[in-house]
Amino acid sequence: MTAAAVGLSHSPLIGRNDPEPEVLARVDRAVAGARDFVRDFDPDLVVLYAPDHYNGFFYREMPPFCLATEAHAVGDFGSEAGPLSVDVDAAKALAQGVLDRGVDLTVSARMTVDHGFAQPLEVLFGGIDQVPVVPVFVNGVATPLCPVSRIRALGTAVGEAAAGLGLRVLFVASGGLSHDPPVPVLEGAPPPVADALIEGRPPTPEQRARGERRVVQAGRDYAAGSSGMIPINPDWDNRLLDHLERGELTEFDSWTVEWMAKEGGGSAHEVRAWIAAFASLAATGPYAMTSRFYEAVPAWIAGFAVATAQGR
Ligand SMILES: O=C(O)CCc1cccc(O)c1O
Ligand SMILES: [Fe+2]
Repeated sequence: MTAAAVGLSHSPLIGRNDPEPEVLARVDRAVAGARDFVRDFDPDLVVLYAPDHYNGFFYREMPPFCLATEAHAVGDFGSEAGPLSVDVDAAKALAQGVLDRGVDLTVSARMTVDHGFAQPLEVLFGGIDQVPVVPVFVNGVATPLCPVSRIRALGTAVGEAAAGLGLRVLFVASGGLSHDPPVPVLEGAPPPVADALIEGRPPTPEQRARGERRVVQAGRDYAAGSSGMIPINPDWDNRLLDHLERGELTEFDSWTVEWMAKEGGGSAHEVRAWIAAFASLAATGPYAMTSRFYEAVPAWIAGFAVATAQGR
């Protein structure tokens, strides 16, 4: 089988709260490189690992990860709304393959997703309905979180199952790396906030606009250094990328939730998507990282990374 992977940070603030033009130019070059890589690889199927930001998954029941056989994007922060072009047959085959390998996968027959899924599809493929995709939600914010070893097991099982499909499969990771955006936390939340996080009633347009303004302001504060948020941690981010580049994926098994949050902020757990995607690629055979870009972009509240990897 032929397989490849792309890791791509996302941020809802791209285009709304941009950094200096030189930073933007460097990021644009890296993203263009990933786009070329994807075009050259020409996948039959994309397996997309991404988190959610309380648009699709809530505490009424919060799985550690979930594979979709149908998915709809909400269109938050100006991202594309509507159905994703899910490859239903591939999704079902992967779900069964993962369960057969002893990983207790949750399956959604109608997943709601946000910019975490929509943005990489728009950036890499020009839209959310342009390529056959299997969306896999990986919880990256809502504690309690499972051990990272289980995310690696998920990625491995998906990769092994994908190898049986006889397709050119691209594993894409959306998110991370270190960042500490103002995502609400259930523990200690005032009752209306807790209720919203549990119930998941769709916000009114006014509520959504207010939440989005809050995140944009947080990006301005983060860039100005005037916030209580945990700073972006380039050393930690590059350590993660080093392990991914060297194929040292078992290293992540010792990364604890508490340590990751301390080093990389409350949303650093989004790197779980990266660990899953690279574990999937590794499960198909040896790989080489073919490009690697990193830049801390406080205006986007993102330790922003772009990496490509190719099975050998
Ligand atoms: O709360 C939200 O909907 C978005 C939060 C958010 C902000 C900046 C970078 C991110 O990666 C992120 O997830
Ligand atoms: Fe995110």
